[in-house]
Amino acid sequence: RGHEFWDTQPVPKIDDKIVESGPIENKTLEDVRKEPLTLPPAFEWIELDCNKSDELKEIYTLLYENYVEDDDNMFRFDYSPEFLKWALQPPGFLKEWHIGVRVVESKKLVGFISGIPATIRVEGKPITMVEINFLCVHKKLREKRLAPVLIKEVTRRVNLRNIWQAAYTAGVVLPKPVAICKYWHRSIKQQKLVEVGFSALPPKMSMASMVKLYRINDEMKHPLRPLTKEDVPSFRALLDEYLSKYKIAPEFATDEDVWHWFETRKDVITCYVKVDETTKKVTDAFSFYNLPSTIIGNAKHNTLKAAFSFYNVATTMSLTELVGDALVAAKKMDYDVYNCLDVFENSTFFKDLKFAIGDGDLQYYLYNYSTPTKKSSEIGLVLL
Ligand SMILES: COc1cccc(CC(=N)NC(=O)c2cccnc2OC2CCNCC2)c1
Repeated sequence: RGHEFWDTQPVPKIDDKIVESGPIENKTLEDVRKEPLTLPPAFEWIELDCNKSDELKEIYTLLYENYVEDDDNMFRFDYSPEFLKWALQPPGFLKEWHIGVRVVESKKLVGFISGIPATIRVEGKPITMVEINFLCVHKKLREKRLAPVLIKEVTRRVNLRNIWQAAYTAGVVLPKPVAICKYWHRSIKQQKLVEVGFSALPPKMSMASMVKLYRINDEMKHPLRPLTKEDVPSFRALLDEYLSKYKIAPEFATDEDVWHWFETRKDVITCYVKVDETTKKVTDAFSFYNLPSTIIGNAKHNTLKAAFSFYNVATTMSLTELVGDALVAAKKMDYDVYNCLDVFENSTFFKDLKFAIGDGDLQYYLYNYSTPTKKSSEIGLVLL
């Protein structure tokens, strides 16, 4: 089956050879449909208010039961309510971009899609975009063409705000990936990972020797500590300088943006920095976010505790030593595994830090913006 929906969208065709960068179509506000897309009669549009704990909980439950699973359907992402509030309410967020589909009769939430504002630099050019995430249709309503309607509706609402580009990721191949990334993981609780089927015990290796192989120190090599508000100005300068060398990367425009994304929030986001004693400036930083997964149908364990690498900058030490300290922090916080993509210069530490490759790809996409395909190592953007 072709891409019935995607072939109608301003995205490159899957086999396009792209040579220069720029918008694919240029529409104006007059071209944008003024009324919401038409849903099948049994359904209605709804805006979710993340400041209302019951509505936040509805998003949580829909994703908990129906969101992304691994290729073998052994794990399903379990984003927490407080994580979702953090992810959906950065500075400048709009509630109208937290879009749900309810059953008119029962009021049950059966679909969701979100957009948040972001400035993404593409080959050095800052573009006002939205990051699209958490597209989810209830398992019982799949194959009813609801996802294309959700995508069209969030596009319409974003266009009405005069924004014409978007960034998103997916585990599936659609027209047309701007980068195809591999994911890697580093075992922390090796025994549990084997018990739940996340890892396999190599033949002829005892569990004891495998546990020993993956042992992590209890103390960091460097004096890193949680980011404070006073660190933000120098951390923002360090981040923007570092990210500007990537072909696709966010621009954290204000200190408020940086504080939102990197203030340590328990069970959501962890950011540790090294500060130069004399200049009081941040010189190095690691960060990772908390994204557990439900373990589907395991007698002994219900949840896989996973840390996902976020943004890391090393200037007074190697990236390998920095991420090595991130592993120490993750171990201390009781994580089972540390995940990352082969973006940034991450592939330089996989071997030394004993990462193993995952069994899938994560594709990066831009909407209404064509640009030559990027290597993973040219990507400096991490979506939640
Ligand atoms: C182990 O539990 C899983 C539960 C659901 C899906 C997957 C495989 C997978 N699809 N992993 C990733 O997409 C992934 C692997 C490494 C780093 N970030 C990732 O995805 C992030 C970024 C995109 N949005 C989801 C979280 C694994």
